[in-house]
Amino acid sequence: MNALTINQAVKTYANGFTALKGVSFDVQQGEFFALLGANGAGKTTLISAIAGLNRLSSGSIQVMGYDVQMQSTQARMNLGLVPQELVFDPFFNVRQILQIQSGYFGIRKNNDWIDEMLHHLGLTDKANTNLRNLSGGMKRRVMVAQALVHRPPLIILDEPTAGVDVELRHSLWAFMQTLNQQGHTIILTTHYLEEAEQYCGRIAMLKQGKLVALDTTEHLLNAEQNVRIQLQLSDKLPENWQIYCIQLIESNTFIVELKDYNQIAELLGCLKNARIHIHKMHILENDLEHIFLSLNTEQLALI
Ligand SMILES: Nc1ncnc2c1ncn2[C@@H]1O[C@H](COP(=O)(O)OP(=O)(O)OP(=O)(O)O)[C@@H](O)[C@H]1O
Repeated sequence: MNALTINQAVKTYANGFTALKGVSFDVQQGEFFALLGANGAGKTTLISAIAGLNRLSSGSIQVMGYDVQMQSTQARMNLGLVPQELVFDPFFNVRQILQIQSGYFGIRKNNDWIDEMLHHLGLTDKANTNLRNLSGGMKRRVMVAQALVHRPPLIILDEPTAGVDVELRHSLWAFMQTLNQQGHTIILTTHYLEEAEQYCGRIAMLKQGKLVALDTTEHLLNAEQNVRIQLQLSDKLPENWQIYCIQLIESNTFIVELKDYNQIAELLGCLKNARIHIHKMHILENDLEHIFLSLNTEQLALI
């Protein structure tokens, strides 16, 4: 059984705008998975549909085998969602909020797990503090704990590290890794591509409501054959090489994109013949940001 199955998800809002145009993918149990996309790509729309907060126009979604529309209670019990925006109740302290949330899921004695979560999220000394007296970053930690009170097998974090300090980012990822090792499936959206690169085994990219890439992080990073080199020269690039220049950093410093590593020898030979001196040169590693940008600028489809 998959942790998540999305089958031809289409969502047209009341104003006629179609935010999801037939998205399908599965996430296996135990995966650490990233859903990426530029602003407006449809990530939040998809996550809301997974959580049963909005209804798809067509298609279906299952969480741990339960259909989010037909078996909404079971699907909800199996899902922990950390939403993007901060929503909090100013009348309770941290422990009370978590106890109330446990009650929604029918769990009466949850203090051991609550203490463990508070510890992992660096909130132990805030347990008795009222929510309204916590900083934004602290409130976000409470929201993470709230989403996890029922130890859901599938955990979805929508932009969990947006606007949070480095310390929380580290403790949050360490906690998510621990949960993942214990068998929880983790799906996240993030604008920090290096986080997806570092933690996620597989990545889906959405663009204007469509899936444009779905692969292991390793494959995505290796799929790109082009080689980017940053050069600082004593003069301008010879004319016949200027088509390879993709970015001008300053007058004689730029990035060229070559077809493969063998082309480097050709370039070096040409520079030598033209008596152009190389001050600095380094090969740029492929990273998700580069792939993400090329997917979002060109009509490059990997699948
Ligand atoms: N209630 C709504 N009615 C009409 N259009 C909407 C509604 N909610 C979202 N949209 C549109 O659907 C598209 C996808 O929005 P969505 O919030 O899912 O994107 P996103 O990928 O989560 O973006 P972000 O990274 O900015 O959160 C956007 O063009 C948005 O304007």
